[in-house]
Amino acid sequence: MNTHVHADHVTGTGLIKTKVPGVKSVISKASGAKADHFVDHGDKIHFGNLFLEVRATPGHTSGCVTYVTGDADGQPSPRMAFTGDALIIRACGRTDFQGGSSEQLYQSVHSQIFTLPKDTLLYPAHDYKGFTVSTVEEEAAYNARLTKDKETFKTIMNNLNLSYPKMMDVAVPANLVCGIQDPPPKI
Ligand SMILES: N[C@@H](CCC(=O)N[C@@H](CSS)C(=O)NCC(=O)O)C(=O)O
Repeated sequence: MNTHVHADHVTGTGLIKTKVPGVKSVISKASGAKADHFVDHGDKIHFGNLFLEVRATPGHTSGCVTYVTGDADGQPSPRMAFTGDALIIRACGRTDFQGGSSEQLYQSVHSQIFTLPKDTLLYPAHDYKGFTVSTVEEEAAYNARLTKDKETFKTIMNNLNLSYPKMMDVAVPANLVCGIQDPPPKI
């Protein structure tokens, strides 16, 4: 299940599909990418006794989603949220290219992530400082960007001065798009 697609990533889904027959790739419809299965905000992906709820969290890209473990009986407690690049521990995804919007990202995190129960475990896609997991309570208190008011957040995001991602312009074969590679690569 992919949280988003970005030009500097070559998704691992294609490789997993070659190793585990029957695996289906998932991504949001809003991502514009190709996959076996497309999801929208509010959808639930069931597996075994569990499910993940899809929450649209655009802003890093317009198609970003966060996957949240369900709140029904039998679901793990505390809940877990896989935030992709929307929320990074003590930070967040950049908003300066490919459909990024700091205004949208602020709204996404505050309405879809910070409203989850405060003990919800947060697992982002990236970490640059050695962290692996946080909680809603910690990020709502200590996130260096997202605890600010919206205008301050936008100013911070406009002045990150991050370097251009190294892999951004690496050519990706046209037939490799979000886990659909036809024919499959030889491993
Ligand atoms: N130096 C890295 C790129 C780092 C980077 O831009 N990371 C992105 C997520 S991947 S698009 C990001 O949103 N970072 C936010 C931040 O505050 O660092 C490289 O060259 O690959």
